[in-house]
Amino acid sequence: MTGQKASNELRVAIAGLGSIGTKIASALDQGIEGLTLSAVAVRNPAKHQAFIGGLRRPPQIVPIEQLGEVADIVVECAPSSQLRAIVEPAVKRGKAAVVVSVGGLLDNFDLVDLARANGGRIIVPTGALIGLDAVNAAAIGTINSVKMVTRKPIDGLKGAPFIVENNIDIDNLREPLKLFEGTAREAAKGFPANLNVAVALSLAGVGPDRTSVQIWADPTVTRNVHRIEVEADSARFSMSIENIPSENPKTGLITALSVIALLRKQRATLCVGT
Ligand SMILES: NC(=O)C1=CN([C@@H]2O[C@H](COP(=O)(O)OP(=O)(O)OC[C@H]3O[C@@H](n4cnc5c(N)ncnc54)[C@H](O)[C@@H]3O)[C@@H](O)[C@H]2O)C=CC1
Ligand SMILES: O=C([O-])CC(=O)C(=O)O
Repeated sequence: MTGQKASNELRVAIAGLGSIGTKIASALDQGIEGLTLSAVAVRNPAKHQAFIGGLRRPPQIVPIEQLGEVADIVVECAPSSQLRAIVEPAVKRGKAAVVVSVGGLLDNFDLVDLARANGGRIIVPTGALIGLDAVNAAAIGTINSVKMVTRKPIDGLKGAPFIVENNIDIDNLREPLKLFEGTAREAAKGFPANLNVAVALSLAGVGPDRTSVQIWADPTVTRNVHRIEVEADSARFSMSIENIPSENPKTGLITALSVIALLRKQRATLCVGT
């Protein structure tokens, strides 16, 4: 019955039950006003059997490309390589896709046109960042500059293509090392699993080619630290967030909570924040 629409509840499906996906699934299972968890897509169903079976109302397991058939909102929380396979069929059916692997969106931006043509939506949560409400608001006026500085512990950066391709040894660092300085678009290519936040910031503000990003490997921090600075004709603001890493050291704990907050807003009577 989980795939069928009961009353006017919005059905939510989740692609990827990793650090972010499991938390969202648990929150939906515990109850979010007006929403039900209808389906999940996983790479290895046996691995997730205990978790899914332990939910009060276990969702059906379907292939990723079928999530849009059994849900109104598809939440993408898989590696960015799977983004297109998840989002394309959903938005083609006029459904909403919540995208956390937002870095992957830049190489698949035609999905936005596809969504527009079919009445679908692509929704990017604030995720591990802060202040996208203010950036959105400032972008209604004129933003002159957006800068972001990220500092991550070594474990949060290991394996990033930029580090591997440039043969940078970060394992033996004793002090902070600036790894990268460039645009959000370049950051997303070099650090696809570490810098989704830079792309989210760019899409909220002045775009991926005008958003400046610095990335530091910092053995002195234990949290993923992001600081943004915005200069606009309406306001100047700077904000920073220090994220506690989840069981996936690249991913801050607050990311899943940001998606849960976004889902709560879909049917909430009282909505606060833009
Ligand atoms: N927007 C933001 O602020 C943030 C975004 N992220 C991004 O969110 C995404 C998910 O992050 P985590 O949950 O930490 O990753 P994770 O590695 O813990 O989980 C990903 C899950 O996707 C599953 N998966 C892989 N291929 C699949 C397939 N074909 N079908 C179904 N499932 C599949 C994996 O088995 C794994 O369980 C990543 O792309 C990450 O870079 C992470 C942190 C912040
Ligand atoms: O969790 C964080 O601090 C940010 C992150 O991994 C990302 O943007 O992908």
